[in-house]
Amino acid sequence: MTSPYPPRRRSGSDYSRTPGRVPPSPGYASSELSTSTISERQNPVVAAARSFTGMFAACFAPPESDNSRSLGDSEEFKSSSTASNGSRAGSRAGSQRGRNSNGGMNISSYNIVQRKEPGIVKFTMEEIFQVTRNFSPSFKIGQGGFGAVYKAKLLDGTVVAVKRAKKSLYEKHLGVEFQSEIQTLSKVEHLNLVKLYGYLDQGDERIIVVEYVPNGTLREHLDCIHGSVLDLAARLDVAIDVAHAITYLHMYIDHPIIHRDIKSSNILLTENFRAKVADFGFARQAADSDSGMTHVSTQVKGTAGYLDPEYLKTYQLTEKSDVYSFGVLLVELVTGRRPIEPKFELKERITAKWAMKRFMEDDAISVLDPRLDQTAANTLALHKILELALQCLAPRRQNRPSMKRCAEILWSIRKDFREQLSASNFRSFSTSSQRSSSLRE
Ligand SMILES: Nc1ncnc2c1ncn2[C@@H]1O[C@H](COP(=O)(O)OP(=O)(O)OP(=O)(O)O)[C@@H](O)[C@H]1O
Repeated sequence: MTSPYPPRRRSGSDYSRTPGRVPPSPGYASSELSTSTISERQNPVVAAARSFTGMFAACFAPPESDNSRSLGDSEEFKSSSTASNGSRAGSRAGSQRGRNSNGGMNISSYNIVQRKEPGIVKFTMEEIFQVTRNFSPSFKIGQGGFGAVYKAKLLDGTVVAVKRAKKSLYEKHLGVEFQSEIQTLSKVEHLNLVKLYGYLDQGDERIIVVEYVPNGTLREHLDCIHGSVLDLAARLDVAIDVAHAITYLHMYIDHPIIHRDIKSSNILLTENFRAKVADFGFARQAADSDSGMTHVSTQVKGTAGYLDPEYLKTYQLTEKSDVYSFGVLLVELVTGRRPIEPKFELKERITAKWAMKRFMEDDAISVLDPRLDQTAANTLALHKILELALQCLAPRRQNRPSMKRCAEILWSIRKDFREQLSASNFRSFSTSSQRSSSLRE
C-alpha cells in the first residue's frame, strides 16, 4: 500500500523493521502500579515537576463533571467556538500592546488579547485575567494534574483553553522545564496536535494557552458520558489520527519528539470527531540517530497502565515507548475499558494483558466493547486491531513497529472495514429486495 507520508527526514534502522507476531508481555509493566504516575511514586519533587512538565497529566482523573462543561459552554462561547473550529485561519489579527497611561487596561487594549501568527504570544497577567474574567468559575471547563482549565475567547474570536498551573506545585527550578516545554510546543504544528497559542511565565504563575477542542476527551467518549456510543469506524479514525500525530513527532520534525504520555484522556475530539493529541508536559527530544545514539537515558515519566516495560526497567527512552502506549490505547479503543480496572477480578485488571490473552486463545470477540455490535465488519476489524496491538505491546522495543508502520496498517484495516461494511449493506439490501419480490409473487 502507498504510504501516506513523505520521505522521512531521519536515518536509522529503527523504523524500517516489519513487525512480527510476538507473545504478549508476561508482566505488562504496570500490573503492580497504583494509578499514580511512576515519577510521583519515585520522588515527590518529580511529582511536582510532573505537574509542570506534565501540564495536563493526572492519572485516571475522573471525567470533568457535566456541570463544569455546561458552564464553560455558556452562550458567550457558542458562536465563536464554531468559528474557531471551522476556520483556524479565520482571524489572524496581529497582537498589539495597547495600554493606558497608568498601565491599566482600556477599551482598545482588548486588542492586545489577540492571537499572533506566526509565533507564540507571550501573554501578560492582565490579558489572562481579561479573557478568563479573572478566572471566573463559570469559564472553568476542567481540572487536571497541572491545574485548572478555562475556556476563553480572544478578541479575534479565537476560542482557547487557558491552563493555569496549581500554585502549590510551583517551584522555582521548574521554570526551566516549563520554558523548554513551551519551546517544544512552539516547534510543532499538525492537524492532529493541539496547537499552542501562547503562554505566561511570570512570578509564581505558569499559564499555557492552547487551541480549544470542543468535544471532550476520547476517554469521556469511551465512557459514553456524552450520551452516544463511539462506533468502531469513529474509533478507527481516532486511532489513525493519533498515529499520524505521533508519526509526525517521531519522524517529520527537525528534532524528533517522544510524547511520553499517550493516553485516552490526552486525546481531545473536535465536533467532527477528529482527534487531537494534547499534553506535551512529558515530551522529550529523541536521541539523535544520525550521531549513532539509540536512546536517551532519563527518569521514567508517564501514566501507569501505558508505560513501556523496557523503559521502566532500563530508563532508556526511545520512540518505541510511545508505540507501546499506543498499543495500550488500541486495546482501550476496542474494549472500551481503562488500561487498569481495579474493580475487576485479578485476571481482568490489566486490560491489555487480559485482552491479549483472550486474543491468543482465539477468543477475541469476548473483549469487544459490549456497546459495539458483533457485526462481521466489527469482528474482522477487532481481530486486526488486536493483532496490531500485540505487536505494539511487544516486551522488547525492537519487536514493535514504528508509528509510521502502525498508521499504514491502520489504513489498511480501515479500508477492509469499509469494504466489509458495504458488502454487508449490499447483502442485506439484496436479501430484503428478494424478500419483497417473493412477497409480491
Ligand atoms: N485544549 C483543550 N480544549 C478543550 N478542553 C480541554 C483542553 N485541554 C483540557 N481540556 C479539558 O480540561 C480537562 C482537564 O485537562 P488536563 O489536560 O489539565 O487534565 P487531564 O488530561 O484530564 O488530566 P491530566 O492532565 O492529569 O492527565 C480535560 O479533561 C478536558 O476536558
